[in-house]
Amino acid sequence: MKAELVDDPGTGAIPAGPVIEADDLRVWYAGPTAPVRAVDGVSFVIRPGEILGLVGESGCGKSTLGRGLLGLLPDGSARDGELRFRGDDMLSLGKKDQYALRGGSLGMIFQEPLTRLNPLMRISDHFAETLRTHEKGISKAEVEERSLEALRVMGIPPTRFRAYPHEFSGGMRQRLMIALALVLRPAFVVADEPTTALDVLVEAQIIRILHDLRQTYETSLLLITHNLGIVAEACDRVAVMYAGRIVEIGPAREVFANPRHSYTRELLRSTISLKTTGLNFIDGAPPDLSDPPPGCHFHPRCPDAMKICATREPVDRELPSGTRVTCWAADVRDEVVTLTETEKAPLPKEIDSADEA
Ligand SMILES: Nc1ncnc2c1ncn2[C@@H]1O[C@H](COP(=O)(O)OP(=O)(O)OP(=O)(O)O)[C@@H](O)[C@H]1O
Repeated sequence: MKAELVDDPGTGAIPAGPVIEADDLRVWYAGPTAPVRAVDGVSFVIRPGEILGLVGESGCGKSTLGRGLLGLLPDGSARDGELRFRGDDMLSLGKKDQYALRGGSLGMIFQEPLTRLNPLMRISDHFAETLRTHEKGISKAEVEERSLEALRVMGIPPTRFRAYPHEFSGGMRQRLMIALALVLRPAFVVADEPTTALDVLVEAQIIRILHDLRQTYETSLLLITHNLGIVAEACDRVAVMYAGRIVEIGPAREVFANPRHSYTRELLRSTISLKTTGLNFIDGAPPDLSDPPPGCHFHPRCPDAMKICATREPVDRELPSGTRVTCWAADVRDEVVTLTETEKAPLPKEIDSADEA
């Protein structure tokens, strides 16, 4: 079913509903023995102008999900399930149509700007090439006007328009990359660890810029990061990913103040902050995604694991706050399930004995 349409004199009719809708979306890579199920059935929406943070340990599938949403996956990978952009089915689009959407309506901000900028091209030429590729017939005057506007929003003075990439600091280069992604006024952008290579002050500046973007461009953003502080500061909602699945998703403040999934709680505990007195970490490591554990994928590492967690997948549950959680222990805590004594018996810790062996 198509989303409701509203008039937009500039770009034609655009849907008023979510920008991105993923329903049981799966992405897998061909592995040596079995497929690597990097995204294993995730469902969520991103609304216009919204910033959704995506967090989780390394190897949980965050980058794969971000790239999968844009159709930027390597050969040997595949997508399944449902994915709609402004109401249109993305998974049925051919490669050519996907390419046409990318850059124009969909954008990506990468971690390493220097590898994406051509050292022999002036910044003005990068903008001209980007705009002319996606907006055929755009005039020279408009190229300049749009480029300078994007630079202004990123806090880069117009006097630097004709400079070369190496003449900029790391933070400025990252802002240039963002400007290049936004000059096309995309409806949706994936930013994959956009500040990892930067120092903390520059990082704070970039996050502020990303946070303010929606006022200027109404762009929706999926912000992938290891830094939970960034999410707390810049994101409206947060999705917590573990072993290819979204285990908790909800308003960022609510999830941080009152984490429901045991994994979210442990992830927050293992974060270093000014208030941290001891260093916590989660025992073990995320599973091999070509052979994840049955039931809840987190059960071998979960301090709250019960017998049922090892055999039956927990079911998604939506709370009145809008948070969605998939966790047997949370269901028991909230008294929304009644388990038998056997089902709720604590699970013996296999991981500890394996570690000690
Ligand atoms: N091109 C690929 N071919 C095969 N497997 C891959 C490929 N890219 C990623 N993977 C596997 O998919 C899983 C998820 O990787 P992904 O990079 O999406 O995780 P991530 O959460 O973004 O990690 P990080 O935070 O370290 O970037 C991992 O097991 C990884 O080894």
